[in-house]
Parts: sequence; C-alpha cells; structure tokens
Amino acid sequence: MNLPDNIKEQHQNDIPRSFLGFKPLGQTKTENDEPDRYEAFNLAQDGLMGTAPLQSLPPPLYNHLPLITSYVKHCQEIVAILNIVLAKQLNLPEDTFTSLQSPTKLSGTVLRLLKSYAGPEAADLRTSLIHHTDFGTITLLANTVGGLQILRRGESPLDESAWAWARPQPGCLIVNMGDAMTRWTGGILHSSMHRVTHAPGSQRLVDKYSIAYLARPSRNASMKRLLNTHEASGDKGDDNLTAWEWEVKKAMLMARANPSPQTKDAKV
Ligand SMILES: O=C(O)CCC(=O)C(=O)O
Ligand SMILES: [Fe+2]
Repeated sequence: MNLPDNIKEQHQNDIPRSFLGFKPLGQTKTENDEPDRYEAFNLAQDGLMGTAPLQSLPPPLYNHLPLITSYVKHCQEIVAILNIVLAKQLNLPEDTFTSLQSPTKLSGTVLRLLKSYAGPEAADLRTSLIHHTDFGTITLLANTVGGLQILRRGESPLDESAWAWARPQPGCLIVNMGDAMTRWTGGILHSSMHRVTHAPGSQRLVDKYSIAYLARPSRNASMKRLLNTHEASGDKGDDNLTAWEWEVKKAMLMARANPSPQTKDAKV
C-alpha cells in the first residue's frame, strides 16, 4: 500500500472486467455517497495454485510468493476443517461443502490485503468500507486493530446502535459466513452484514491493515439448495445455476438496483 503511484496504477483492477489487483482509495462509496477510506489488493487463489496463469504482481508480493502461497494453503486447511464440522452439525455428508469448493479447481477465491486509513480528524470519522455481506462461502480475517463491526441480526444498518464491535483477539482469526453458505443451507447458516469504521479511542489514529481470505465455491459447483427450510430465501430457479452464473447474476442484480456500484448493501 506504500508503493509509488505508478506501480499501483500498473496493477490496478479493471472493474467490472476484473476485480483482481490494486483497488485505489475512494473507488467505492459509503452509505452517505462519500468515497470509501480503504485501499486493497486482490490476489487470486487460482494463480497461486497454478489452476490459472498468475496475475501480474508488484515486486513486494512477487518476491514473497512462497510465504503468500503457504498462508493461503493454511487458510484452505482451516476452511476445510470448518466445512467438515459444519456439514456434520447439519447432518449432511461430511464432504458436502468441501466438495463444492476444492482449492485446486477454478474459483473466485481471493486473498485480499486491505489498508483502512487512520482518521486523525475527529470531525471526519466516516465509514471506511461500506456494510456488506461476503459473496462466497467462508472468510478468514486477520487484523490487529479494531474498526470491524457486525450488524445485529434483523437490525437496520442505518441504526448506529445496532452495530457491534468485532474486537481482534491475539492468535485468533475472525470467521465470517458468506452468501453461498446461506444459499446452500436455506438460511440456517447466515451471512453476516459487516462494515469497517474507525476503531474506538486512540486506535483510530493508526492505519488498520487486514488480510482476508475470501473462499468462494468452485466455478462449476451447483448452487442447489441442500436443505429446505422455512427460512429458505432466493429464487428457486437458482437451483440450476453454477456458482459462477449465480455470482454474475447477483452482481448484475446489484448493479441494476444500484447503478453506482457498492453504494448500498454491497456484496464483496
Ligand atoms: O478489513 C476488514 O476488517 C474487513 C474486510 C472485509 O470485510 C472484506 O474485505 O470483505
Ligand atoms: Fe467483508
């Protein structure tokens, strides 16, 4: 995030064609239609695993590929364990979720490096990253500074008192369910609405760095509901879609409802 502008521009994303690469500060909007306060770099798992060509990377990332790949492999192991435990708890065959998101098959899974800028001005404590649910299956989030908030279930994102702090704990990852899990389980596993704002107290004076491993289903995985519950929401027709088609459909519906991307209830 501290690289010179010309290097950042060389590796900038190309939305909507590609979300990979560098996302500049202020590229999306907050709920008040103001520019966001974070930068990010999206690194595709496919390139790291050799499933697809490696994307172009700036030197600090390229020079640390073994470390980055090892981190991603650890994340894959953790996600696999969580998937097995969740499937067992739901009385599904234990490989139900692992078989839908194999790390060696093409997918939209990314490692995202984020920097949310410090807010030294007390008068300007805007949201850094607008409220959203993650698109995929499971997110593993590592951060050391506060600022992440989770919306209490059933509450409105516009109600400031409905947001709870997710305080980072040493040695722990924050685990988030994504929309694909909600879809497969008919709403039993719930993707949580979250956002990044300024940390409480003096922590707002430091930049917040985080590493998010955002696991997504394999592109060809079926989005068929695996559990039919009274909570099941969404289109029954989605049962016939692959994960790739389902993600494109969701992105298009979102863009139509909201022509300026990610200004409301974004999904990332
Ligand atoms: O930086 C954070 O703490 C959260 C990042 C996040 O929610 C995301 O990248 O989807
Ligand atoms: Fe997120």
